[in-house]
Amino acid sequence: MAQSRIVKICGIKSEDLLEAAIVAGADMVGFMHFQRSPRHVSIEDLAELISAARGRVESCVVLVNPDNSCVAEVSALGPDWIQLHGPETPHRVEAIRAGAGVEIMKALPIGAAADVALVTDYVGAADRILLDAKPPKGADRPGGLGTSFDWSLLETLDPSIPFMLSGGLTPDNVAAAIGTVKPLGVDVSSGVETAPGVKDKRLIEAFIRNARAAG
Ligand SMILES: O=C(O)c1ccccc1NCC(=O)[C@H](O)[C@H](O)COP(=O)(O)O
Repeated sequence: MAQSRIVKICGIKSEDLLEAAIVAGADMVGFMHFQRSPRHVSIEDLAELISAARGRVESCVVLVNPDNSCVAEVSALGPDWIQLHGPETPHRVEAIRAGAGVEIMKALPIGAAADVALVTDYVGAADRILLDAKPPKGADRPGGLGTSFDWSLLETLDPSIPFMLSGGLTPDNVAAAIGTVKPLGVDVSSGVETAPGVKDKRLIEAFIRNARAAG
């Protein structure tokens, strides 16, 4: 039987919203640990959230170019995944994966055909690839900006590479994204918020419902 599409709700900050995502049927939730993010959660809160998620939904801690001590501190909390959302090289991703003892998702920014060509370098270094919109020059963070990229760029991607799609997804466009790109899964943050960092239960429900309906 074909695996159903993975739906990840990223940037959850509270147990209340974690519960809402689980009840709505999320497969994966993301917790940001990056000071400049409006979704940043402290190590103490990460510990609570990861423990509340355990066995109910896969948890993923998003880090940006972390040093070894940060990786060790986060992996000790026992998330299912660490997502690397910075300029980590394939070699650095491999090193983090070898030391962390948890699965590694590598986010890669897509803005042009040349970015798509780089994806292959990360296959084998990470357990999963997440393709996100390339942030505009001067952006203060590398993700969670609510901007999408031209999905047709992915037509040149090796079709044997499984990947999750993110960047500007919303309840209104997720079905079209799935139909066009046919990703392994979809990931959303801004599209289920009413303001940066403020998640909305009804938008989470609508996103998951529409993603499931798209097949
Ligand atoms: O969400 C953030 O603030 C963030 C900051 C720095 C690095 C990554 C970040 N988010 C990671 C994600 O996985 C987001 O879900 C992904 O970038 C898509 O975001 P959006 O376009 O807002 O749906």
